[in-house]
Amino acid sequence: MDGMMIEEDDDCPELVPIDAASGPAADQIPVTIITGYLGAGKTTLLNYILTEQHNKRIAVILNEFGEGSALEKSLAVSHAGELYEEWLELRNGCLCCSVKDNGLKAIENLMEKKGKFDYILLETTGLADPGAVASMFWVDAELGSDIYLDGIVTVIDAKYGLQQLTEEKADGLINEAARQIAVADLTIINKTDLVNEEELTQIRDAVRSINGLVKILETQKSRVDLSEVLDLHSFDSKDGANLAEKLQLVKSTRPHLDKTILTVTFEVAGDLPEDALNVFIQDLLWEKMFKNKEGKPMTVIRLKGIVSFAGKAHQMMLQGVHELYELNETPQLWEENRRINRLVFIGRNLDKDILQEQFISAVVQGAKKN
Ligand SMILES: Nc1nc2c(ncn2[C@@H]2O[C@H](COP(=O)(O)OP(=O)(O)OP(=O)(O)O)[C@@H](O)[C@H]2O)c(=O)[nH]1
Repeated sequence: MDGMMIEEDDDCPELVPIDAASGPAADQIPVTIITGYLGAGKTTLLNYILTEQHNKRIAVILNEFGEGSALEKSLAVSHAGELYEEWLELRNGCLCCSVKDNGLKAIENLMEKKGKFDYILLETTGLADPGAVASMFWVDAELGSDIYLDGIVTVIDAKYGLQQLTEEKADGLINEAARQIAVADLTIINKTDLVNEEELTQIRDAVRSINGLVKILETQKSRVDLSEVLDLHSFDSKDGANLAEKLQLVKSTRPHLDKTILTVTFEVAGDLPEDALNVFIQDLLWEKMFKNKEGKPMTVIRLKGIVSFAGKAHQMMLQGVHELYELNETPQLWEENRRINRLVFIGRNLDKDILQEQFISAVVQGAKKN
């Protein structure tokens, strides 16, 4: 079955199976989530985008948690004790709004201005779990037809990033800075002016050890080439061919600073039975059934893969954030006799050997038994 799988839960909003089309519909607007630890440079990045000339009509939703810039403050209008959202049109064609909550309401409100913008950037608070925000786009039936999630961008402080990543958390609690890197499609290591080459290498290695898939940019004052940040198509299968190539280059990582979050990848040749694959993923994501050598449950934050199903000429793309995942057909065809399934898991307490063994016995061999 193509489309989204989600754990049944009373708290869930109305669910719709996501269409298994290879890419978003032409009139859907991409949304990029901008996240990053407190003070990393998210607002600087968004202000830069809002004031640069780039011929793009971008709607930016600023999160006003934290100190906030002058621009942010000027936008937050208090109205009878409540904050009401006001969209401002800026000189370079951008729209801007400042919000207190997770921004979903602002997006709904923004949709009334459809036609005035082509892209949405949503900043989350420094302590938010961007995966949770991303998941909301996946399951919100109403928004799902208007917008699609293009990617998650995490801004990292070159100077304090390492310290933030190594902050000890009480047992069982996840390091937020590490989680934001784990879930990212792109990381921007910002404030490179404040570190030397050696420190920069350390933070780069730390990022890479958590997320073996993520692209890394390095900036001062969050000055990026917009084309490297927008239109990543991280969650749809439009770039299926790209993903297959990219996954080939990913390597499993070793525990580095945050000992609990890392990347595990492996490949298995041949066709996979779809049902067994679904059961395996659900056991992993929902039931947290697999444990590492210390008996700690493996928790996946991000999941990506290219898999092969019997009788399907096209490659299938597997995507997951936290407990949500989807399997979609890509436009990419398998070459004759060269069907290689590649899976990448980013998460906590992952043990490559155990995960691979479980995968082979449940999905590959399990199928042969039936
Ligand atoms: N030296 C230096 N300072 C920077 C750079 N980029 C941003 N800053 C400064 O760092 C501070 C924090 O930047 P913000 O963009 O507000 O960070 P943020 O991630 O939005 O912060 P919160 O909203 O509090 O989560 C500001 O004073 C910026 O001027 C940089 O590349 N180098």
